[in-house]
Amino acid sequence: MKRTIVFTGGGSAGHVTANLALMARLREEEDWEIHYIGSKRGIERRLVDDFQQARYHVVATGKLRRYFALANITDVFKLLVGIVQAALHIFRIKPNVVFSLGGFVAVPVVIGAKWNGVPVVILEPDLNPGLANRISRRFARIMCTTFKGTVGNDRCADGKLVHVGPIVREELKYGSRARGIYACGFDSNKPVLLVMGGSQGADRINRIVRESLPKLLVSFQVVHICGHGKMDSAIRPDRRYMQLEYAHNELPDLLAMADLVVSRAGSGAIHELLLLRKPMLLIPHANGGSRLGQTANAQSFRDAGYAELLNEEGMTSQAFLEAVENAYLKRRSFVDRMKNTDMGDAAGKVIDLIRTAAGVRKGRGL
Ligand SMILES: CC(=O)N[C@H]1[C@@H](OP(=O)(O)OP(=O)(O)OC[C@H]2O[C@@H](n3ccc(=O)[nH]c3=O)[C@H](O)[C@@H]2O)O[C@H](CO)[C@@H](O)[C@@H]1O
Repeated sequence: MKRTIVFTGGGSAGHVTANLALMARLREEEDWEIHYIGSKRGIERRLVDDFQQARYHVVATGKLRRYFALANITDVFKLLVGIVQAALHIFRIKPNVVFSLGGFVAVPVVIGAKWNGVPVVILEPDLNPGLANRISRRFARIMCTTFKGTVGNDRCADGKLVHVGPIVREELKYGSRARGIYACGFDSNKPVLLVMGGSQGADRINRIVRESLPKLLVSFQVVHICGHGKMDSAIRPDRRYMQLEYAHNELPDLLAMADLVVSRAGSGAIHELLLLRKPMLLIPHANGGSRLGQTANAQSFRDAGYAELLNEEGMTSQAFLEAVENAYLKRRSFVDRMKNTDMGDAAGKVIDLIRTAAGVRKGRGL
């Protein structure tokens, strides 16, 4: 019998990409009807539409802030509308299970599932859970964690907290250094630095990288993923520097050719870099709120010996250049530490938990 699942999660790519990996696996292994509930214009819509594996349904979303803003008033209203819309979608779809990867768009869907009596499984990507998942876990049957040490595990509704590890997209493993070098027009004998400011780009990192370019380009060739609308057309074309807004199918090749990666410390990105054994310089998001989660992620990677950590607050181009140099000097020890890490099969474990929550026994009824 065909089973039905609703995925949700969005607001930034980090709350979508693991869903794409799970959807691909469910499609490949079993006969599931797959739906996705997300916002009208969020990045989740673009990524899920490109993926062409799920029917997409829209709900209104209100951003969850922990500071005063006038938009909070309209956003509470949007959140309530979103809950009703999500409940109606779920009532019509009648899924066996709902899976949430967090982000503020997921909250109405999780509550809508609860109203319909549909079991919810959530995955927390960060070491310190974000606000959306701290709300969602009260309605969830199972909360999966990416990090072993994820805190606040006492408040998942049914008390079920399972460490599964990171879910990483399979296709990232098949990049080619030669293809990346060719596509960028780089010299294969000179080291490559890849800069990824998170899925939305990072203004401060962009500025510091651009200020540092004259010195950086003495030792490195640089691929700079800047974020949508954040390219700088004033930079003169240079065979050692390439900027792009967002990497889609080319990402595996860019990662394969990188000798060092400067990155935000979003859970998705850093676990991908860990899987690919890429030495990292991590610059976590400095702002407060849920993004403090990035600092905890980055500290855990530094403590594990995988990465150099640079704080964004007060960062100068001098400090940035020194951190790049330090990380590059330590790159072999980072790679050695990463080689000793077993990433496991998190997607497989999550799919087992999804089956359990949906009341499906492995190998039966599908
Ligand atoms: C500012 C913010 O809210 N950040 C959060 C967000 O980060 P963000 O959305 O940046 O998340 P992640 O680093 O987790 O994931 C980014 C994903 O986008 C992909 N990618 C990125 C750039 C690109 O050009 N192409 C591409 O495909 C990466 O390969 C990765 O799979 O979600 C993460 C997961 O909950 C959190 O840890 C971060 O704190």
